[in-house]
Amino acid sequence: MLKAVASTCLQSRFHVATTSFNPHLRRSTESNSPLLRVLGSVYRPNCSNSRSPYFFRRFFCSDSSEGSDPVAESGAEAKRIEREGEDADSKSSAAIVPTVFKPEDCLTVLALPLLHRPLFPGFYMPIYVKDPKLLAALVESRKRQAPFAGAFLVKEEPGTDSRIVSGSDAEKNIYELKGKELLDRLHDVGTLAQITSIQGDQVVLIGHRRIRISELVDEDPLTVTIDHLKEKPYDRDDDIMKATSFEVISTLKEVLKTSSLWRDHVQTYTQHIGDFNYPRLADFGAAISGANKFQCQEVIEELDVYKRLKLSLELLKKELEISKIQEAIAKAIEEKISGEQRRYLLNEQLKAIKKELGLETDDKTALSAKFRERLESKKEKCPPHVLQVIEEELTKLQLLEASSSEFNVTRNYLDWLTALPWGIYSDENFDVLRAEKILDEDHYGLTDVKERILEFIAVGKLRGTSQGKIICLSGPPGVGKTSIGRSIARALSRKFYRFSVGGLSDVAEIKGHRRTYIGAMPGKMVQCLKNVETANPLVLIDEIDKLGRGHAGDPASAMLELLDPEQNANFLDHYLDVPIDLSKVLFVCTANVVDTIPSPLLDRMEIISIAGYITDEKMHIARDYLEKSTREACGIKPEEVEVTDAALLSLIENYCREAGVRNLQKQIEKIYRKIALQLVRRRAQNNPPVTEAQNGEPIQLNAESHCVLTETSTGEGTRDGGESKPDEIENSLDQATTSEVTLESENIKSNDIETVDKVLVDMNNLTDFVGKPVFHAERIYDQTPVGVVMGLAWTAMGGSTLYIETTLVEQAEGKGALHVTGQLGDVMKESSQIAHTLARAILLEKDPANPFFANTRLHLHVPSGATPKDGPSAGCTMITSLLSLATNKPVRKDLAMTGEVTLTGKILPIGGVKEKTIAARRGEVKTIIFPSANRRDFDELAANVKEGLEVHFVDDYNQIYNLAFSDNEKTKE
Ligand SMILES: Nc1ncnc2c1ncn2[C@@H]1O[C@H](COP(=O)(O)OP(=O)(O)OP(=O)(O)O)[C@@H](O)[C@H]1O
Repeated sequence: MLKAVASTCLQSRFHVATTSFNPHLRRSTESNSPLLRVLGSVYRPNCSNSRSPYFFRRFFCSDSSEGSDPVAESGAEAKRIEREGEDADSKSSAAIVPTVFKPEDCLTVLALPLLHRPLFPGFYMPIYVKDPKLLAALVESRKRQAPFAGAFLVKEEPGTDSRIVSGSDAEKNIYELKGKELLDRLHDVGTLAQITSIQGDQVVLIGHRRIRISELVDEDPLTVTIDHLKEKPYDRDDDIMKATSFEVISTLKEVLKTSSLWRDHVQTYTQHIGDFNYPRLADFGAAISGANKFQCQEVIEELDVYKRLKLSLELLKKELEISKIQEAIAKAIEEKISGEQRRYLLNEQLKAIKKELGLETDDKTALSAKFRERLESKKEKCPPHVLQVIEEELTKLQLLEASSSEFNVTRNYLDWLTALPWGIYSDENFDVLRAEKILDEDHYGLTDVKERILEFIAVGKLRGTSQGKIICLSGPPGVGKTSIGRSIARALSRKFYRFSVGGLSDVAEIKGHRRTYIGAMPGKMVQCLKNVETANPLVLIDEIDKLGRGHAGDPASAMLELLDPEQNANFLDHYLDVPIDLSKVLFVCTANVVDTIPSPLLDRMEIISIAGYITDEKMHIARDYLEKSTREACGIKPEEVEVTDAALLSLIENYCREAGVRNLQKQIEKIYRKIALQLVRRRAQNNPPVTEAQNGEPIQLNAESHCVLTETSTGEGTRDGGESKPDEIENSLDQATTSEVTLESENIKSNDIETVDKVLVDMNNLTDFVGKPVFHAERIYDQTPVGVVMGLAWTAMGGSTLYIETTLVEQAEGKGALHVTGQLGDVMKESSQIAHTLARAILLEKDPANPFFANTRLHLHVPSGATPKDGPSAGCTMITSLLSLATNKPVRKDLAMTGEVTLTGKILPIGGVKEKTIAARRGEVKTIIFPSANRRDFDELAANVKEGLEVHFVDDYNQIYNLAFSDNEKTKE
């Protein structure tokens, strides 16, 4: 395994080694690593073509007969090797005249100890000669034109294991040995090596033929006589030999396949596959294998060619295994590296994308480019003063340090500045008919509101442009103020943006913070423009009546600057610090009461009040709008449900009596949710075990179910399995309260039946869906008793009826007084005082002998004591109540009144005529008394609101007195 890893490492460095000679690599060529050893063998110092196939040609192309010596066969080539070596070191050493040399003449040679590996014939090997004497002798022998030496592998030091690399100084030790001692440490069989070059202590050898030491000649340097060895004779056509050699070749190929290092060489080899000789093939195989030095020595010593081939094959097979492991290791490492590389690449891409998007905080150029690009489309329409600011800020951005806080401030500022829709307007649609259609589509009734919107559109059409206006929709909750705002935007094809200012007390919310603050933001209006991307949206400002008092500045004044058409053409947001033109924005405000809207604001608004809906209107809204939208939201089909008129009416009158329809919407949603559950349950129960009907009798379910199962299929045959029983079906429809299921055809197959479940909501089961009606104390008395009169009040929630009750506490001679309760406000308390005084005066006038008020202590109470009440409009009701008690006459049945009264008995106008009228209708009042000044308000009411009401308009209290008590001859006993 260690070998495989080392091999992988070296292979990856191969290209470096072959293109430029690396001194470190040179040093390590005698290492134990096989590839390096082989590398060493092909290395030719100072020769640019170090990977020349020359060596292989010599090796495999020889046509020499068995046992022939490649050097002897090719003396010319040997000369060339020598010449190349000489050329190489000609600069450093004296030129050597090449001569033809016969190795067989070489019988006495210097013995070179090889520490790491034997030298194979035909292979190069650089070695380092540390013994100066030996080196000098080698140089000398070259000069004597006998550049040969014997290369012998050093034997293992006794008691050591060559496989363990311990960093021992074996090399040093071997050069310390001399003569016989050294000879004993050398293997007998070695290689006749030609010295091709000597550079310093580096000697490059090329192996020629096998030799054996016969005698010691000289001790220092070690010189020996040698015998030239020849391979044993072999049969070149022997099948076994052939087969073995082919196996060596194919193994070699396999090994080389996995090793790119040797791929070129194997090509050279295969080109000459027919010309090899067996001994050389065996040597080649062993030489390139990763075998250790002793295994290699075994191959060197083997003179039987077949045995040598077998040995070589063994070593190659081992090498193949190592190659496979090497490949696996390489692959694993490659995968790891490629994974890391992938991550690196992705990171780089991410950086590039961030840069492109300008998200890279430190990339100023990208940021500037982003801002400029954003501005490009708006440049022509953008006001020059804004362009100038943007340019200045862009220049500033370039100068700032990316990590500084000011850089971030500038960047955010530019982000806002460039994101606003400078001069971009959506095309307005002034088509009145289309607008009318849209308004009608979305809302029932609200005729005056719609009319006003259409007027606005018409003016816009004639002028060609619509001036920014402030419309204020006021009315109780749930009357559709917000939703009509949305419809107006749709009708005008303007973008819609809504924000609520209820409870808003910080001016910065409207006008933005100064840029210098940390986390500074522009105001709501700038946020709106960025959001809608047009400069003429419809902005709905909700709950303007609930604008906060303000702890930092006055929000009302800020709103004024925002809304006032005179000022908002140059609205200045603190954050943006450049004037914005808001004159094209259409502002629609909503409020529950107009009284609390700051008067400068109110003054600039066009108030459109939505009073609330009467039962009839609610019926329409519920049927045509709320039911429809809720049904769709619940995924229920129209044919699956039926809510009867009576049920709807009951829902409106007994559950949702308030002015708006939000509660009605909630109740309808509640009903539909329950219906959805019933339908789903029923399907789940009906579907798998289908109720059987085999006997052909019509099944009548008259239990509590409200479900109507309608046959829509007339399949034939009988239902599978079992007989139908009416009570079984009843059980399956346990949620229902009445039902009728009629299976008309005999023998109906269950699979062919498609039943449509229909849930019926009527008066009988309404409580199952919405519970018991909420108790409403609106009509406490059927016939009002003496001292009790019904008044009409107006609240933010709409109009309502209220009773004024007066009772006698005690008779106290000359100590007539009035005590009031019912959480009355100051105005109402004063009203009661006025009423007491005036009632006394009227009684005195009508019945001078009656000292009732002078001698009686009275208590006046307004029920719903928990609800605070105020306002002057109950004045006339209070007088009537007091006079009723004083005269002991109940007022006329089904009468309600409202009106402020002065001390002289004059009746002053009141507000909320529509709301009060609607409330009176809800309270089943037949006769209403209003101040004369309110006649116009009443006349303007829709016919359906006024329908069936007897209304009297009065200027003076006497008129009320006559109306209230005229019909009642009957006095209380
Ligand atoms: N005339 C109408 N026709 C159809 N739907 C209506 C009508 N009036 C109100 N609605 C519906 O009643 C619901 C409540 O309306 P919306 O939220 O607009 O009330 P609001 O007046 O803005 O209430 P608040 O003052 O509480 O904000 C909406 O779903 C709206 O569509």
